[in-house]
Amino acid sequence: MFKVLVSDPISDQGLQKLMDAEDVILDKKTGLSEDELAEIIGDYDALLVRSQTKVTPRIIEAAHKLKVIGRAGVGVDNIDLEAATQKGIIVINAPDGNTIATCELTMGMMMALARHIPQAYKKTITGEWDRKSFVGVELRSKVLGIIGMGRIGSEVAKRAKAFGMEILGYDPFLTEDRAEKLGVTLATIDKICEQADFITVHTPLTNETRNLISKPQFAKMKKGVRIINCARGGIIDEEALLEAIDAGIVAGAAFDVFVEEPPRPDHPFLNHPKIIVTPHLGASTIEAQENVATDVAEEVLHILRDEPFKNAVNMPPVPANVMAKLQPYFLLGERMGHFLAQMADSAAQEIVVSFSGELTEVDTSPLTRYIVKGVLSHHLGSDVNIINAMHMAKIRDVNIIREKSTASKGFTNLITVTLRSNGQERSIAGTLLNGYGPRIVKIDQYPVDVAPEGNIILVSHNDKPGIVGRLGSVLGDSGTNIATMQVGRKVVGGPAIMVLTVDKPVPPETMQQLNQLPDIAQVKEITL
Ligand SMILES: NC(=O)C1=CN([C@@H]2O[C@H](COP(=O)(O)OP(=O)(O)OC[C@H]3O[C@@H](n4cnc5c(N)ncnc54)[C@H](O)[C@@H]3O)[C@@H](O)[C@H]2O)C=CC1
Ligand SMILES: O=C(O)CCC(=O)C(=O)O
Repeated sequence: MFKVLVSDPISDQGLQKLMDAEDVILDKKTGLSEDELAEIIGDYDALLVRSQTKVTPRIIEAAHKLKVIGRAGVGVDNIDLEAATQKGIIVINAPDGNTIATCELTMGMMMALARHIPQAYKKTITGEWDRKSFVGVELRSKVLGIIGMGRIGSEVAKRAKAFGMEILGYDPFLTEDRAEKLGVTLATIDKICEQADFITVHTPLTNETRNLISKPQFAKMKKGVRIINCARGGIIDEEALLEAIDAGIVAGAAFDVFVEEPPRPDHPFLNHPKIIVTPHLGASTIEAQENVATDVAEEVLHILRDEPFKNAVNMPPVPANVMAKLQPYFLLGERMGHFLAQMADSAAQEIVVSFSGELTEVDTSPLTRYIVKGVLSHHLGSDVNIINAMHMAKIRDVNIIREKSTASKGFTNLITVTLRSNGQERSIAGTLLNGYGPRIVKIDQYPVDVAPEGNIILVSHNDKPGIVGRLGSVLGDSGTNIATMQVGRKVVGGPAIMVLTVDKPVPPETMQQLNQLPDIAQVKEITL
């Protein structure tokens, strides 16, 4: 049974799949302090959060079983990604489900700012009929600067076009082509500051975007500009904004997000006549909450059940077409790594992974993770997974070399893995045979054909008559049944290998006996 903890309010309808799953026990415990969460997190396989729960290094440290943290939303700045990655915990988000909700709040903020709706409402309900103080501006023909043209920024651009606005967009990934399709003029932040009547930010909060709009940017802005932040507190410098309002540069601002949430009661934005505030409501629509909860619940189930998943934040994204090509090789890659680690006499210092045939057509780094995981898991067990495999290798000074090779040896695809340690070098090659599945086709320099599964005995010996018989009788005496056997050699009478598959693990004393047989250099048991 998998134990899943939901520690923030997340839509029940969205969580239905998890609640219905027979292999899941779902606990909802919201409003926990860090101490309380640290105390119970060790029992859980998955944690689902919105933005309130802060998943700190301390929580991650205490999360002994945790396999996945699911964020029902986009921003993952409440989760310590580095700590999660190092611990091998997958962090996923639900990037698409709240785009429209946040975009629509942004449009609402823009209109509220242009027409002073919240301020006018506040006065009108006191019984005062004040029309003079609330003369607004139209959006039509105004210049809107959008910083961050991802999902939300692009949707804002489409809607602002419908209002007759002229749009300037800045995003390091915004191409001329896409800008043209969206009806947006590519601009720098400086140009946006100089020309825009409204500026809205839609970037994540990163070291680069913290205080992206600060004193120097406000100093360049047009008098009367209006500022919107429905992205993250801290992208717009709060103090610099107040100064720009006082200096008469900024006519109004609308903030859904704050550096500290909730803001302290004496935060200068609260009750400021020119600042509209909402309590981080961007994603708070029924539709968005259902969308993000459904998306994240499905993904968490996939991860718990070891099924393919997407939207991992702490793994580089893999395009669907590349994933489709690589996925069938994951099991082969991991088993090859595990096979090789058991062949070697000591832990790996260098792993060279070489791909040939059709595998050279795609980026094989995701497959490399599986191979490295396979190698390292021999010594590190379940502490290593595809999320932290490269990190685990790095902190142990294991050098990973990935290369393409033109020598596919007649196979449509071929993976060769070489492991170097303490002056020893061992290698295997594997392929995926149509209709037969994964196969090891070469061990060191010897051609073989072995399915990488079950119990395998690898014998290095001298090619002499009688060896097979002696080995067979020791195994027979111990009640070990040989399922398949292959012998490989380069020259008659020279060094050779034997690969046997057996029906069950070989008792340790039998392994000892095998290793003492004449003309046998080494017998290793490989369990996959
Ligand atoms: N108020 C709320 O409730 C919500 C807030 N958000 C916030 O909105 C942000 C954007 O969400 P999406 O559009 O879905 O994300 P996205 O990932 O689709 O778009 C973000 C864009 O920002 C761009 N960017 C990154 N650094 C930049 C920089 N220095 N200058 C300009 N552009 C930069 C990226 O290239 C990307 O295109 C999220 O990161 C999240 O923090 C998201 C949903 C709800
Ligand atoms: O969960 C929420 O309501 C916050 C949404 C948000 O900020 C995000 O998805 O990045």
